Amino acid sequence: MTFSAAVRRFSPFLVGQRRRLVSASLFLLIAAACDAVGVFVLSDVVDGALGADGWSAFAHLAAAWLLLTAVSVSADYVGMVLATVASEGIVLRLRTALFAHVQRLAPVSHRRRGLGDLLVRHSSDLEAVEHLVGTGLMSLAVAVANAAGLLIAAFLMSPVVAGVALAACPVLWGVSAFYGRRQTDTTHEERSATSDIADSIHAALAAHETTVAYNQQQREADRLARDGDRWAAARIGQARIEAGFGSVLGFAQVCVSLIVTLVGVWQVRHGALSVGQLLSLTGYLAMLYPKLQQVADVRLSVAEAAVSAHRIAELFDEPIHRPDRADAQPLPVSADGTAVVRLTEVHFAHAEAPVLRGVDLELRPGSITALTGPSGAGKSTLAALICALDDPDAGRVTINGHDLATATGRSVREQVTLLPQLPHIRPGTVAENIAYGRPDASRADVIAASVDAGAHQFITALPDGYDTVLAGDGLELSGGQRQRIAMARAILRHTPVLVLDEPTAALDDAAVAEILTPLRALARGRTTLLITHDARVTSIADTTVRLEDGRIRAVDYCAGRSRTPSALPMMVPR
Ligand SMILES: Nc1ncnc2c1ncn2[C@@H]1O[C@H](COP(=O)(O)OP(=O)(O)OP(=O)(O)O)[C@@H](O)[C@H]1O
Repeated sequence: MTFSAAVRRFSPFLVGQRRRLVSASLFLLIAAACDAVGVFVLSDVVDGALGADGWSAFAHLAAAWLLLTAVSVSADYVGMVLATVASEGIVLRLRTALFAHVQRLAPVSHRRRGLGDLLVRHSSDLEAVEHLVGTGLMSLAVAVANAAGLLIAAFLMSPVVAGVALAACPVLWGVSAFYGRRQTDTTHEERSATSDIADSIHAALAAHETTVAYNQQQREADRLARDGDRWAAARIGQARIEAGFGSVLGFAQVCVSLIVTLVGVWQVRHGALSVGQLLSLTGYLAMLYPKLQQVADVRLSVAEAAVSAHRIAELFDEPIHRPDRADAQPLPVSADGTAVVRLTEVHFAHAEAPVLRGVDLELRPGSITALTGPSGAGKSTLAALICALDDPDAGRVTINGHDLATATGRSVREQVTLLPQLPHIRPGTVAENIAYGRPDASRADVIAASVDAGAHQFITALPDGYDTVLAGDGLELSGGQRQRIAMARAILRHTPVLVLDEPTAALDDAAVAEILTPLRALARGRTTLLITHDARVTSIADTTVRLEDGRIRAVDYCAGRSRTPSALPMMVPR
């Protein structure tokens, strides 16, 4: 991505900070102007002190110089603070927008990129982009204006000496272009290695138990070391380029200073310049070169930041998953709070591989329908359609007759609760975890849901009860306990439709026995789809249907269930 393309793409994120950036630039320019005038005064200070009425002239000029310096450092302070506030504001805005977009991508696309890579893009890449379009650009403008001011002042003093100093500028620009191109390549490699390191650490630690159980710690360490080697090589490459560039600039500066001194001394000898002016000129040059170097350095940092800008733009360009249609409406809520879910001739393919090939199924309020079928039959895919996480390729999924494809995804999920296969525990207290789906729930609501989920007893036995802080994934709890916390979270949402995906998959007989009652409580009065392979849990279902070859193949109305006929689901098996 080129510099101008990056600026065009990301400049909207400067909104709200532009005024601050302009003010910061003005303050920094005031500081720079004071420095420039200060050097001018220096020439008079020296010439004054060497002149006839020596010390009184010196005192006045020295006071003026001190005043200028005080203004300069104050303006510099305000400018720097303003620039930092603006910079952090831009980073925050960019990160918020990027994260909001990433949250709307398909989960499979998160996994494909790797969570480590996403972390790096949300942190260092994002800061580099801010530098490119925000403070970096501002510093460039200030450095250019500053260098121009110094050059003008030097010209006023001695056009010949300033001309000599200026002659070096095109050379500097050419050298920085050469190093900038090389920097782009090494930065690509460095960014990609940084992402791989984060991914390796995440993958190894997320599956720590498996790593240890399979004795693969060394392999994980070797993988990280390989990524680390790549990163180190890329960083060394970058350091070589930066150091090489710095050395060339440093050498050039000494050469130009020597020539300038030669020309300056020659001018002093011929009376075209005073000693004070020569001192000031060398002072200007001492200030000018760091500024020119800063301008030239921007070529390098732009090259680096452009790589990051490309990586961020790549994420923003990824299409969001199941966007709401332009004419999407909120899904109406029925007066009695119940929901009839119906799938009619539903077809769905993942990456053009057909999974559902004409599913007909009706789920009625107050009934539990167990959905079984071989692994890979499409049970979770069907659940995703009911949660409006996907739309069918053909056919309709409706709730109380309203097509979910025409409803906003958010409003559908206000009426449907999914209890996923693996109960997800977030870092935070037990109460916060339970209230995750309804953050405004009172403590009494949380406790009531926990009682229904059969979780209250073990929670109150924890060191701090509901305020016990759980680490990410809740590994300090048993599988059954995690599952019951997830159930309490689902109960608390009070939605008319409930989709339970393999709620007993990882549980032993004792744990299954413990959660059957809470499961019944959870399903009470709701329209429930229970995806399971587990014969221990189908006993609580009113009906069991089997999904095979993309269709509902068999229906079994479970005997002995005390349901009214109207509560029983209707299927059209093929
Ligand atoms: N995001 C995806 N992209 C491509 N193919 C997918 C995706 N998700 C699922 N599939 C494929 O779709 C098919 C159905 O998957 P699904 O997870 O719905 O099956 P399932 O019946 O729930 O399986 P299990 O009982 O093992 O959980 C499988 O062949 C799976 O490989």
